[in-house]
Amino acid sequence: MSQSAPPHQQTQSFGARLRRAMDTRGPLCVGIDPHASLLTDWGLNDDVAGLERFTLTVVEALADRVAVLKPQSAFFERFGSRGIAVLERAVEDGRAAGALVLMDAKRGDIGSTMGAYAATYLTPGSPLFSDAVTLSPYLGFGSLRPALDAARDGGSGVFVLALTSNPEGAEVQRSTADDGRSLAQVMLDHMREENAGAQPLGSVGAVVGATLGESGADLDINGPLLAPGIGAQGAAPEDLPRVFGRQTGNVLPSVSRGVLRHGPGAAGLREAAARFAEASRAAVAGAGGTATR
Ligand SMILES: O=c1ccn([C@@H]2O[C@H](COP(=O)(O)O)[C@@H](O)[C@H]2O)c(=O)[nH]1
Repeated sequence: MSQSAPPHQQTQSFGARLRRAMDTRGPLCVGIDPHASLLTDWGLNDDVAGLERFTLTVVEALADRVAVLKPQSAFFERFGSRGIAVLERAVEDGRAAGALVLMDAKRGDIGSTMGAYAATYLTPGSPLFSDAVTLSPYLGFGSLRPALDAARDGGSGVFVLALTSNPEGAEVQRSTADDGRSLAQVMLDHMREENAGAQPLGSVGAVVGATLGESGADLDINGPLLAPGIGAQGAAPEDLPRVFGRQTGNVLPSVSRGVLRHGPGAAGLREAAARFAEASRAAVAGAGGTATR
């Protein structure tokens, strides 16, 4: 007798769902970052109504075509509970229209508090339940255990900061551990262990900035590599092979302002996203296609 999955449970791992989404829709994550300046540029007020209009416009324009939407939680939190309500709607509508939703919240805390974050973002049935969430491992990778377990149990994923796109990140992430590895490499090695044996792709991803130039790190973690920094921060899809080398096929390039500045019309947003997706696909193909182990 076949058993059906319990309500809300994903039947496939996040890594498998992401692989399929990138292959069918193109390797692109579009960030939903409602900066006050963007609201103004779109002719909207910097208030909850403006936030809602901006967010729903992006979701309606893109959720049926891009692989991943990444709401940046900070821009919603600044409006308090009514901003969080808009965020909940973005997650629900985005997922319903077929996009995977990655919550960019960069949570990190002691393990017992991580349990609460896991309940918020990674436990099916929670109002902010997302396909994946960003996490900071710099309280120690082991402190992420409740989130790693919840992601595995719920069929969702996590993206763990390794080498971030901002220049300030290096003073922490490039510093060396007792055994000579960089802290970023220590974290990447933990991620590889978490993803061991996963097919076609693990569900524990790393955040590695597209702005870095040659990363100098071993990025072979058998998991997705979220690459922010394209567009407003100066990187381009053409830079990906130099940063990611043989792992370019597992890269999920991420663009926020580079797409959002083409609103408020749906056509402008769609054309910008399509251009980034096509350029990213070409960069992956030029680097040898999807990475396999
Ligand atoms: O290393 C990192 C990690 C996360 N981000 C986030 O991505 C977007 C980038 O927005 P752009 O407008 O495309 O610059 C933003 O939400 C950051 O918080 C990152 O930039 N770098």
